[in-house]
Amino acid sequence: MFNFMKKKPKAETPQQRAERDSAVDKVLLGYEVGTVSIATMVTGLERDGQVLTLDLRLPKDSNPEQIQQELGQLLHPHGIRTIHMNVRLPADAKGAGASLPKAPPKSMPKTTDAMATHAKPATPTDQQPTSSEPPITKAAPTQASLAAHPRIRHIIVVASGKGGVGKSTTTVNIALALQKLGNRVGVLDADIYGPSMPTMLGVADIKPELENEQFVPVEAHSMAMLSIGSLLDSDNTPVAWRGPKATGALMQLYNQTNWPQLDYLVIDMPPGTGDIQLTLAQRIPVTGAVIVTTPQHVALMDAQKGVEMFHKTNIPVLGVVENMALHTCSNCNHTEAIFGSGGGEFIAEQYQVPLLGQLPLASGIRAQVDKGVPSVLADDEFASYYLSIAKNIEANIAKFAKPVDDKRIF
Ligand SMILES: Nc1ncnc2c1ncn2[C@@H]1O[C@H](COP(=O)(O)OP(=O)(O)OP(=O)(O)O)[C@@H](O)[C@H]1O
Repeated sequence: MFNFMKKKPKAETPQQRAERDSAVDKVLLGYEVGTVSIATMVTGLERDGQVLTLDLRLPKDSNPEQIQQELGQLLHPHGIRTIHMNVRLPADAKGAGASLPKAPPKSMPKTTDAMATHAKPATPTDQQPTSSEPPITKAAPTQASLAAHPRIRHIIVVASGKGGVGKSTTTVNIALALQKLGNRVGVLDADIYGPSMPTMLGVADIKPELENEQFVPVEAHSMAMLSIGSLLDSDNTPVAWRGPKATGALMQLYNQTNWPQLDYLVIDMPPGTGDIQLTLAQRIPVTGAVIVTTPQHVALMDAQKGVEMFHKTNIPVLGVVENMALHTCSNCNHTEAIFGSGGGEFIAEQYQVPLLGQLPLASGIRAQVDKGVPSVLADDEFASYYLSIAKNIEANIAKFAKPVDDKRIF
Protein backbone atom coordinates (compact mmCIF):
# COMPACT_ATOMS: atom_id res chain seq x y z
CA MET A 1 0.00 0.00 0.00
CA PHE A 2 1.19 3.50 -0.72
CA ASN A 3 1.86 5.73 2.22
CA PHE A 4 0.84 9.24 1.18
CA MET A 5 1.13 10.63 4.71
CA LYS A 6 4.86 10.25 5.28
CA LYS A 7 6.44 12.73 2.89
CA LYS A 8 10.21 12.84 2.68
CA PRO A 9 11.58 16.40 3.03
CA LYS A 10 12.13 17.80 -0.45
CA ALA A 11 15.73 18.01 -1.57
CA GLU A 12 17.05 21.56 -1.60
CA THR A 13 17.64 23.36 -4.87
CA PRO A 14 21.18 24.77 -5.23
CA GLN A 15 19.76 28.26 -4.61
CA GLN A 16 17.91 27.18 -1.43
CA ARG A 17 21.06 25.47 -0.27
CA ALA A 18 23.18 28.58 -0.81
CA GLU A 19 20.59 30.77 0.93
CA ARG A 20 20.34 28.45 3.92
CA ASP A 21 24.14 28.15 4.17
CA SER A 22 24.46 31.90 4.07
CA ALA A 23 21.76 32.35 6.74
CA VAL A 24 23.56 29.84 9.00
CA ASP A 25 26.85 31.69 8.48
CA LYS A 26 25.24 35.02 9.37
CA VAL A 27 23.64 33.65 12.56
CA LEU A 28 26.95 32.13 13.67
CA LEU A 29 28.88 35.31 12.88
CA GLY A 30 26.41 37.39 14.90
CA TYR A 31 26.08 35.08 17.92
CA GLU A 32 28.59 35.85 20.60
CA VAL A 33 29.97 33.86 23.52
CA GLY A 34 31.25 36.47 25.95
CA THR A 35 32.33 39.17 23.53
CA VAL A 36 33.59 36.87 20.80
CA SER A 37 31.67 35.57 17.79
CA ILE A 38 31.02 31.86 17.97
CA ALA A 39 32.16 31.76 14.34
CA THR A 40 35.73 32.03 15.60
CA MET A 41 35.21 28.90 17.73
CA VAL A 42 33.88 26.64 14.98
CA THR A 43 36.39 23.96 14.04
CA GLY A 44 33.99 21.88 11.96
CA LEU A 45 30.65 22.51 10.32
CA GLU A 46 28.38 20.27 8.29
CA ARG A 47 24.79 20.68 7.26
CA ASP A 48 22.61 17.94 5.92
CA GLY A 49 19.23 19.50 5.11
CA GLN A 50 17.63 20.46 8.41
CA VAL A 51 20.43 18.98 10.53
CA LEU A 52 23.43 21.10 11.44
CA THR A 53 26.52 19.55 13.04
CA LEU A 54 28.97 21.91 14.70
CA ASP A 55 32.36 21.12 16.19
CA LEU A 56 33.13 23.84 18.68
CA ARG A 57 36.04 24.83 20.86
CA LEU A 58 34.33 26.87 23.56
CA PRO A 59 35.84 29.02 26.32
CA LYS A 60 36.11 27.61 29.84
CA ASP A 61 33.04 29.13 31.48
CA SER A 62 30.63 28.74 28.61
CA ASN A 63 27.34 26.90 28.86
CA PRO A 64 27.00 24.54 25.86
CA GLU A 65 23.36 23.64 26.61
CA GLN A 66 22.32 27.29 26.67
CA ILE A 67 24.31 28.02 23.51
CA GLN A 68 22.69 25.08 21.76
CA GLN A 69 19.24 26.20 22.78
CA GLU A 70 19.80 29.81 21.73
CA LEU A 71 21.33 28.82 18.42
CA GLY A 72 18.37 26.51 17.91
CA GLN A 73 15.96 29.41 18.33
CA LEU A 74 17.94 31.63 15.97
CA LEU A 75 18.35 28.97 13.31
CA HIS A 76 14.83 27.57 13.45
CA PRO A 77 13.41 30.30 11.17
CA HIS A 78 16.07 29.32 8.63
CA GLY A 79 14.90 25.74 8.46
CA ILE A 80 17.38 24.12 10.87
CA ARG A 81 15.52 21.66 13.06
CA THR A 82 18.35 19.74 14.73
CA ILE A 83 21.73 20.91 15.97
CA HIS A 84 24.39 18.42 16.96
CA MET A 85 27.20 20.04 18.90
CA ASN A 86 30.55 18.38 19.51
CA VAL A 87 32.04 20.59 22.16
CA ARG A 88 35.60 20.84 23.33
CA LEU A 89 36.35 22.91 26.44
CA PRO A 90 39.87 23.89 27.55
CA ALA A 91 41.63 21.24 29.60
CA ASP A 92 41.48 21.82 33.37
CA ALA A 93 44.62 22.05 35.48
CA LYS A 94 45.00 18.25 35.54
CA GLY A 95 44.93 17.82 31.81
CA ALA A 96 46.66 21.01 30.87
CA GLY A 97 49.71 19.25 29.52
CA ALA A 98 47.71 17.37 26.91
CA SER A 99 48.30 18.31 23.33
CA LEU A 100 45.59 19.15 20.83
CA PRO A 101 43.65 16.06 19.81
CA LYS A 102 45.07 14.26 16.82
CA ALA A 103 41.69 12.55 16.40
CA PRO A 104 39.17 14.28 14.12
CA PRO A 105 36.71 16.72 15.74
CA LYS A 106 33.91 14.11 15.66
CA SER A 107 35.56 12.38 18.63
CA MET A 108 35.09 15.42 20.86
CA PRO A 109 33.58 14.34 24.13
CA LYS A 110 30.23 16.09 24.33
CA THR A 111 27.48 15.38 21.84
CA THR A 112 24.04 16.72 22.50
CA ASP A 113 20.96 17.38 20.46
CA ALA A 114 19.09 20.11 22.26
CA MET A 115 16.66 20.73 19.46
CA ALA A 116 15.28 17.25 19.92
CA THR A 117 14.22 18.17 23.44
CA HIS A 118 13.75 21.91 23.13
CA ALA A 119 12.26 22.27 19.66
CA LYS A 120 8.67 23.37 19.60
CA PRO A 121 6.35 22.56 16.74
CA ALA A 122 6.73 25.20 14.04
CA THR A 123 4.18 27.96 14.49
CA PRO A 124 4.12 31.44 13.00
CA THR A 125 5.49 32.82 16.29
CA ASP A 126 8.62 30.72 15.81
CA GLN A 127 9.57 32.94 12.93
CA GLN A 128 10.43 35.91 15.17
CA PRO A 129 11.91 35.98 18.67
CA THR A 130 9.31 37.25 21.16
CA SER A 131 9.88 40.56 22.88
CA SER A 132 10.45 38.82 26.23
CA GLU A 133 13.47 36.90 24.85
CA PRO A 134 16.82 38.45 25.72
CA PRO A 135 18.63 39.95 22.73
CA ILE A 136 21.28 37.46 21.67
CA THR A 137 23.15 39.29 18.96
CA LYS A 138 25.59 41.94 20.09
CA ALA A 139 27.58 44.48 18.10
CA ALA A 140 30.89 43.21 16.75
CA PRO A 141 33.96 44.34 18.71
CA THR A 142 35.86 47.30 17.32
CA GLN A 143 39.61 47.42 16.71
CA ALA A 144 39.94 49.85 19.62
CA SER A 145 38.49 47.23 22.02
CA LEU A 146 40.94 44.48 21.00
CA ALA A 147 43.89 43.78 23.27
CA ALA A 148 47.26 43.79 21.55
CA HIS A 149 49.14 40.48 21.46
CA PRO A 150 51.64 40.39 24.34
CA ARG A 151 54.56 39.28 22.18
CA ILE A 152 53.79 40.90 18.83
CA ARG A 153 54.55 44.58 18.29
CA HIS A 154 52.86 45.09 14.91
CA ILE A 155 50.41 42.99 12.93
CA ILE A 156 50.25 43.80 9.24
CA VAL A 157 47.61 42.26 7.00
CA VAL A 158 48.35 42.03 3.30
CA ALA A 159 45.14 42.04 1.33
CA SER A 160 43.86 42.29 -2.21
CA GLY A 161 40.37 42.84 -3.47
CA LYS A 162 40.93 40.24 -6.17
CA GLY A 163 42.78 36.92 -6.48
CA GLY A 164 45.94 36.37 -8.48
CA VAL A 165 47.37 39.89 -8.26
CA GLY A 166 50.56 38.68 -6.56
CA LYS A 167 49.51 39.23 -2.95
CA SER A 168 51.35 36.17 -1.58
CA THR A 169 54.50 36.87 -3.58
CA THR A 170 54.47 40.41 -2.21
CA THR A 171 53.73 39.22 1.37
CA VAL A 172 56.63 36.79 1.52
CA ASN A 173 59.08 39.29 0.07
CA ILE A 174 57.92 42.13 2.34
CA ALA A 175 58.26 39.83 5.37
CA LEU A 176 61.80 38.87 4.35
CA ALA A 177 62.63 42.52 3.64
CA LEU A 178 61.40 43.58 7.10
CA GLN A 179 63.63 40.85 8.54
CA LYS A 180 66.58 42.06 6.49
CA LEU A 181 66.07 45.50 8.04
CA GLY A 182 66.79 43.93 11.44
CA ASN A 183 63.31 42.95 12.65
CA ARG A 184 62.03 39.71 14.16
CA VAL A 185 59.31 38.60 11.77
CA GLY A 186 56.54 36.00 11.71
CA VAL A 187 54.25 35.05 8.83
CA LEU A 188 50.70 33.74 9.14
CA ASP A 189 49.32 32.32 5.92
CA ALA A 190 45.57 32.87 6.22
CA ASP A 191 44.78 32.40 2.54
CA ILE A 192 42.27 29.55 2.76
CA TYR A 193 41.73 29.56 -0.99
CA GLY A 194 45.36 28.86 -1.82
CA PRO A 195 47.84 28.71 1.06
CA SER A 196 51.22 29.18 -0.62
CA MET A 197 53.62 30.44 2.07
CA PRO A 198 55.11 27.00 2.87
CA THR A 199 55.98 26.47 -0.80
CA MET A 200 57.24 30.02 -1.34
CA LEU A 201 59.46 29.66 1.73
CA GLY A 202 60.63 26.18 0.78
CA VAL A 203 59.20 24.44 3.89
CA ALA A 204 56.18 22.68 2.36
CA ASP A 205 57.21 19.32 3.84
CA ILE A 206 57.50 20.51 7.43
CA LYS A 207 54.39 20.29 9.63
CA PRO A 208 54.05 22.44 12.76
CA GLU A 209 54.28 20.61 16.08
CA LEU A 210 51.98 20.91 19.06
CA GLU A 211 53.24 21.70 22.53
CA ASN A 212 50.92 22.19 25.52
CA GLU A 213 47.91 22.70 23.25
CA GLN A 214 49.77 25.35 21.26
CA PHE A 215 51.07 25.23 17.71
CA VAL A 216 54.80 25.76 17.37
CA PRO A 217 55.46 27.78 14.20
CA VAL A 218 57.71 26.29 11.54
CA GLU A 219 61.07 28.01 11.21
CA ALA A 220 61.52 29.31 7.67
CA HIS A 221 64.72 31.26 6.95
CA SER A 222 64.70 32.44 10.59
CA MET A 223 61.08 33.58 10.42
CA ALA A 224 58.25 31.96 12.42
CA MET A 225 55.72 30.69 9.88
CA LEU A 226 52.34 29.04 10.24
CA SER A 227 49.93 28.27 7.43
CA ILE A 228 46.26 27.39 7.32
CA GLY A 229 47.47 24.73 4.87
CA SER A 230 48.87 22.80 7.84
CA LEU A 231 45.36 22.28 9.18
CA LEU A 232 44.06 20.77 5.96
CA ASP A 233 44.27 17.17 4.94
CA SER A 234 43.78 15.84 1.45
CA ASP A 235 40.00 15.34 1.93
CA ASN A 236 39.39 18.81 3.29
CA THR A 237 40.12 21.22 0.51
CA PRO A 238 40.20 24.86 1.57
CA VAL A 239 37.79 25.89 -1.17
CA ALA A 240 35.00 23.96 0.56
CA TRP A 241 35.42 25.94 3.77
CA ARG A 242 32.75 28.46 4.48
CA GLY A 243 32.81 31.50 6.76
CA PRO A 244 32.60 30.27 10.34
CA LYS A 245 34.76 27.20 9.90
CA ALA A 246 37.44 29.18 8.13
CA THR A 247 37.45 32.07 10.59
CA GLY A 248 37.46 29.61 13.50
CA ALA A 249 40.53 27.87 12.13
CA LEU A 250 42.30 31.15 11.47
CA MET A 251 41.58 32.49 14.94
CA GLN A 252 42.95 29.22 16.32
CA LEU A 253 46.19 29.77 14.38
CA TYR A 254 46.47 33.27 15.78
CA ASN A 255 45.45 32.57 19.37
CA GLN A 256 46.71 29.04 19.94
CA THR A 257 50.17 29.48 18.56
CA ASN A 258 53.27 29.94 20.57
CA TRP A 259 54.39 32.99 18.59
CA PRO A 260 57.86 34.09 19.69
CA GLN A 261 58.62 37.73 20.46
CA LEU A 262 58.06 39.48 17.13
CA ASP A 263 58.41 42.97 15.75
CA TYR A 264 56.07 42.10 12.90
CA LEU A 265 53.52 39.39 12.19
CA VAL A 266 52.65 39.62 8.51
CA ILE A 267 49.34 37.98 7.61
CA ASP A 268 48.62 36.85 4.05
CA MET A 269 44.84 37.33 3.87
CA PRO A 270 42.48 35.45 1.57
CA PRO A 271 41.66 37.57 -1.49
CA GLY A 272 38.40 39.50 -1.48
CA THR A 273 36.38 41.56 0.94
CA GLY A 274 33.77 39.07 2.19
CA ASP A 275 32.72 37.78 5.60
CA ILE A 276 35.99 35.99 6.36
CA GLN A 277 38.10 39.07 5.74
CA LEU A 278 35.70 41.24 7.71
CA THR A 279 35.59 38.89 10.70
CA LEU A 280 39.37 38.61 10.77
CA ALA A 281 39.71 42.35 10.55
CA GLN A 282 37.37 42.67 13.51
CA ARG A 283 38.96 39.98 15.73
CA ILE A 284 42.69 40.49 15.32
CA PRO A 285 44.38 43.65 16.62
CA VAL A 286 45.81 44.85 13.34
CA THR A 287 48.28 47.74 13.20
CA GLY A 288 47.73 48.36 9.52
CA ALA A 289 46.85 46.93 6.12
CA VAL A 290 48.83 46.80 2.90
CA ILE A 291 46.76 46.50 -0.25
CA VAL A 292 48.21 44.81 -3.30
CA THR A 293 46.75 45.57 -6.70
CA THR A 294 47.66 45.39 -10.36
CA PRO A 295 47.12 48.47 -12.49
CA GLN A 296 44.16 47.18 -14.50
CA HIS A 297 40.73 48.64 -13.99
CA VAL A 298 38.96 45.56 -12.53
CA ALA A 299 41.68 44.94 -9.97
CA LEU A 300 41.62 48.59 -9.01
CA MET A 301 37.88 48.58 -8.40
CA ASP A 302 38.33 45.59 -6.09
CA ALA A 303 41.27 47.27 -4.36
CA GLN A 304 39.02 50.26 -3.68
CA LYS A 305 36.55 47.92 -1.95
CA GLY A 306 39.47 46.69 0.16
CA VAL A 307 40.45 50.21 1.23
CA GLU A 308 36.83 50.94 2.10
CA MET A 309 36.49 47.74 4.15
CA PHE A 310 39.55 48.67 6.22
CA HIS A 311 38.29 52.21 6.69
CA LYS A 312 34.96 50.83 7.94
CA THR A 313 36.71 48.56 10.44
CA ASN A 314 39.03 51.38 11.56
CA ILE A 315 42.16 49.63 10.38
CA PRO A 316 44.72 52.11 9.04
CA VAL A 317 45.75 51.46 5.46
CA LEU A 318 49.55 51.66 5.46
CA GLY A 319 49.60 51.94 1.71
CA VAL A 320 49.12 50.39 -1.68
CA VAL A 321 51.58 48.22 -3.61
CA GLU A 322 51.17 48.16 -7.35
CA ASN A 323 52.34 44.79 -8.62
CA MET A 324 53.10 43.87 -12.23
CA ALA A 325 53.30 47.58 -13.05
CA LEU A 326 55.73 47.48 -15.98
CA HIS A 327 57.19 44.70 -18.07
CA THR A 328 60.61 44.80 -19.69
CA CYS A 329 61.03 42.28 -22.51
CA SER A 330 64.08 40.15 -21.78
CA ASN A 331 64.80 39.87 -25.54
CA CYS A 332 64.47 43.42 -26.83
CA ASN A 333 64.49 45.41 -23.56
CA HIS A 334 61.29 47.18 -24.58
CA THR A 335 59.31 48.31 -21.52
CA GLU A 336 55.52 48.13 -21.62
CA ALA A 337 52.68 48.77 -19.14
CA ILE A 338 50.87 45.49 -19.92
CA PHE A 339 48.13 46.01 -17.30
CA GLY A 340 47.82 49.77 -17.83
CA SER A 341 49.48 52.46 -15.76
CA GLY A 342 48.89 54.86 -12.93
CA GLY A 343 46.32 52.70 -11.11
CA GLY A 344 48.14 52.46 -7.78
CA GLU A 345 48.84 56.18 -7.84
CA PHE A 346 45.17 56.85 -8.55
CA ILE A 347 44.00 54.83 -5.52
CA ALA A 348 46.68 56.34 -3.32
CA GLU A 349 45.56 59.82 -4.30
CA GLN A 350 41.84 59.11 -4.10
CA TYR A 351 42.04 57.65 -0.57
CA GLN A 352 44.99 59.69 0.67
CA VAL A 353 47.12 56.61 1.39
CA PRO A 354 50.78 56.21 0.45
CA LEU A 355 51.87 54.35 -2.67
CA LEU A 356 54.41 52.07 -0.99
CA GLY A 357 56.01 50.86 -4.20
CA GLN A 358 55.62 49.53 -7.72
CA LEU A 359 56.94 46.16 -8.83
CA PRO A 360 57.74 45.10 -12.35
CA LEU A 361 56.14 42.10 -14.03
CA ALA A 362 59.21 39.92 -14.24
CA SER A 363 59.63 36.19 -14.74
CA GLY A 364 62.51 36.29 -12.25
CA ILE A 365 60.13 37.22 -9.40
CA ARG A 366 57.90 34.24 -10.24
CA ALA A 367 60.82 31.86 -10.72
CA GLN A 368 62.25 32.68 -7.28
CA VAL A 369 59.02 32.09 -5.33
CA ASP A 370 58.44 28.89 -7.29
CA LYS A 371 61.87 27.69 -6.12
CA GLY A 372 61.10 28.55 -2.50
CA VAL A 373 63.81 31.24 -2.48
CA PRO A 374 62.01 34.59 -2.92
CA SER A 375 63.83 37.56 -4.50
CA VAL A 376 64.81 39.13 -1.16
CA LEU A 377 66.47 35.89 -0.02
CA ALA A 378 68.13 35.39 -3.38
CA ASP A 379 69.21 39.04 -3.25
CA ASP A 380 68.46 39.33 -6.95
CA GLU A 381 67.81 42.50 -8.98
CA PHE A 382 64.24 42.76 -7.59
CA ALA A 383 65.16 42.58 -3.89
CA SER A 384 65.68 46.36 -3.72
CA TYR A 385 62.04 47.01 -4.71
CA TYR A 386 60.80 45.01 -1.71
CA LEU A 387 63.36 46.55 0.63
CA SER A 388 62.16 49.99 -0.39
CA ILE A 389 58.52 48.97 0.34
CA ALA A 390 59.56 47.58 3.75
CA LYS A 391 61.36 50.85 4.54
CA ASN A 392 58.24 52.80 3.60
CA ILE A 393 56.16 50.61 5.91
CA GLU A 394 58.62 51.12 8.76
CA ALA A 395 58.62 54.85 8.18
CA ASN A 396 54.91 55.27 8.82
CA ILE A 397 53.88 52.36 11.05
CA ALA A 398 54.93 53.74 14.43
CA LYS A 399 52.10 56.23 14.54
CA PHE A 400 49.56 53.39 14.30
CA ALA A 401 51.11 51.11 16.97
CA LYS A 402 48.77 49.66 19.57
CA PRO A 403 49.77 49.58 23.26
CA VAL A 404 51.08 46.13 24.18
CA ASP A 405 49.01 44.22 26.74
CA ASP A 406 51.56 42.13 28.61
CA LYS A 407 48.96 40.83 31.07
CA ARG A 408 47.07 38.92 28.40
CA ILE A 409 47.26 35.15 28.90
CA PHE A 410 46.33 32.64 26.22
N1 LIG B 1 55.70 40.91 -10.09
C1 LIG B 1 55.51 39.70 -10.59
N2 LIG B 1 56.08 39.34 -11.76
C2 LIG B 1 55.88 38.11 -12.29
N3 LIG B 1 55.12 37.16 -11.72
C3 LIG B 1 54.54 37.48 -10.56
C4 LIG B 1 54.70 38.74 -9.93
N4 LIG B 1 53.99 38.74 -8.77
C5 LIG B 1 53.42 37.52 -8.68
N5 LIG B 1 53.74 36.77 -9.75
C6 LIG B 1 53.29 35.40 -10.05
O1 LIG B 1 51.86 35.47 -10.24
C7 LIG B 1 51.25 34.29 -9.73
C8 LIG B 1 50.21 34.70 -8.68
O2 LIG B 1 50.91 35.27 -7.59
P1 LIG B 1 50.46 35.06 -6.09
O3 LIG B 1 50.18 33.62 -5.80
O4 LIG B 1 51.45 35.77 -5.25
O5 LIG B 1 49.10 35.87 -6.16
P2 LIG B 1 47.93 35.97 -5.09
O6 LIG B 1 47.30 37.29 -5.32
O7 LIG B 1 48.43 35.67 -3.73
O8 LIG B 1 47.02 34.81 -5.60
P3 LIG B 1 45.80 34.10 -4.80
O9 LIG B 1 44.68 35.01 -4.95
O10 LIG B 1 45.65 32.83 -5.58
O11 LIG B 1 46.25 33.90 -3.40
C9 LIG B 1 52.37 33.44 -9.17
O12 LIG B 1 52.73 32.49 -10.14
C10 LIG B 1 53.51 34.42 -8.92
O13 LIG B 1 54.77 33.80 -9.03
